[in-house]
Amino acid sequence: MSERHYIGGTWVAGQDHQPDVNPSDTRDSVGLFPSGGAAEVDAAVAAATAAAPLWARSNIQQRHDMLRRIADGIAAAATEIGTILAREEGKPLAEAVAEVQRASQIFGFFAGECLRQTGDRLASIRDGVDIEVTREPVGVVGIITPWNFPIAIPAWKIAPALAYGNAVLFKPADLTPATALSLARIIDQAGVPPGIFNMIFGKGRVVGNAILSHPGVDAISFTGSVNVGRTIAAACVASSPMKKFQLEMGGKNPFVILDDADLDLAVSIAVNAAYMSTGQRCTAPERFIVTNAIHDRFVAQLIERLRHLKVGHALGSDTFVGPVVSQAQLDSNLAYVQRGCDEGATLAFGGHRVACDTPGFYMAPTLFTDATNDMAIAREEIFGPVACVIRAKDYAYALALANDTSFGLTAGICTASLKYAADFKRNSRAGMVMVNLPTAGVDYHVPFGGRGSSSFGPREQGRYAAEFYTSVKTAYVDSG
Ligand SMILES: NC(=O)C1=CN([C@@H]2O[C@H](COP(=O)(O)OP(=O)(O)OC[C@H]3O[C@@H](n4cnc5c(N)ncnc54)[C@H](OP(=O)(O)O)[C@@H]3O)[C@@H](O)[C@H]2O)C=CC1
Ligand SMILES: O=C(O)CCC(=O)C(=O)O
Repeated sequence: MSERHYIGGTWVAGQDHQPDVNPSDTRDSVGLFPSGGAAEVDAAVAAATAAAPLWARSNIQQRHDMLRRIADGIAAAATEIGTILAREEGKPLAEAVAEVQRASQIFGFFAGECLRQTGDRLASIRDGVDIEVTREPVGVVGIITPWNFPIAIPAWKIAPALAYGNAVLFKPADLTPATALSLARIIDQAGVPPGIFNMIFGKGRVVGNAILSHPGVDAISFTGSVNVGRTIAAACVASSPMKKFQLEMGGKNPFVILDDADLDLAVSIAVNAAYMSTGQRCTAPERFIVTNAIHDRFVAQLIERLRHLKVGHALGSDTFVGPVVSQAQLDSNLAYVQRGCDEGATLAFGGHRVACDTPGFYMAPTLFTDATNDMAIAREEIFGPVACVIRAKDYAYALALANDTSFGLTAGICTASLKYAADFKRNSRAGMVMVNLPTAGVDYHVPFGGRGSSSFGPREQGRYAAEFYTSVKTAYVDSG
């Protein structure tokens, strides 16, 4: 059966259906999904525009209850949706179910936000004048998301958008429509008024472009690649009226390991952060920056761990590294492996496709050593199970290497030294800093975002999300 778009509270048939291929087993299709275009975007914007004013003024208790129902609906279906997510994205089942539970917690948090109202009443510098500073919804928000967290990222954009009173036009990643559909069904069943939430399947360059060029869309929240992020920024600035925008993009995150680090902890963090989710996380550390005295022991122990990581089907009970999401991403990963070799780094482990019981996009966890920070494998985001080790003579040099990147999402350090940990926290040029913890895997109630080419615009998640999903109004009133 072919699936449908969700527009104005109705499931709308589409055209040009494409199979949703399981990367663990390319013979399996998770469903047939339509490819939308400008006509669907026009219809969704019209529905959203008509519904938005009422939703903006809706009762905050009812809004809270609606988000709470969505949170509960997601939690109740966690295993079912997690299985769909694992099938279409390739994330091992336990991780996939945990991501669904995280999406539920995010909706729960933003249900609470509906009730935590803020605002200021201030004196004026003029006699007889009162000032009020309040927040209003932005209006119709376009939400464009990637495939690597197909429910958590949509959740941390859709939940605050709804909580702060906006209408949503959601374009999920083309590679992961089935998880998005599961979420949309729950939002529909929770009783969100028609037009307040709309979802259109299809290609970014078609549906995404139609959203970007529509004058009825007031703001865009995007997560994905830097290149598409730049396109979105340019389109938002060029449109009339200009659109507010928020971009979450890549990372080339450093994980610094100092001589005094607990070696077992450092290796566990490296394995967890760089190779879970097949390394397909913007927060994954693709650079291990290791000081001299611990370098060889770290590399040896890490390789020993990599030898035992099970690569396999996302639904396999012992799988640690699932498949890469697509043939294109696998080709890109393998091209980076070749580039690393050509640049003179040592391929210390992996670097090749792996054959499993089912035909899928499997790749061995991969480690380069003898890398330098000017190599492409140390500068460009690979977005796969590929990391490199860079040697550093001391802490100061390690910090300089960590900061020598065009990105700045997250940065980690493993050390027993309070002095170095404190210095790293202070001087790391990243939006998020982790001490003796993985660079990946963040909380949902605190701000998420980075610097440089990693992020643009207000932070996501936690109460900071209000900055993007609301517009501040300053009202001056003659109080007589
Ligand atoms: N920081 C992060 O969290 C993430 C970073 N990435 C980075 O991006 C790379 C590629 O991943 P990918 O998912 O293809 O990322 P993209 O940036 O290509 O896609 C992200 C989203 O944007 C859409 N899109 C693509 N082109 C346009 C356009 N011209 N206008 C509007 N929307 C568009 C995509 O649609 P469609 O799916 O149809 O292409 C998708 O929904 C990765 O290798 C990684 O480097 C990826 C995912 C997450
Ligand atoms: O590491 C996390 O918890 C979030 C990662 C993320 O948002 C991403 O990879 O897109």
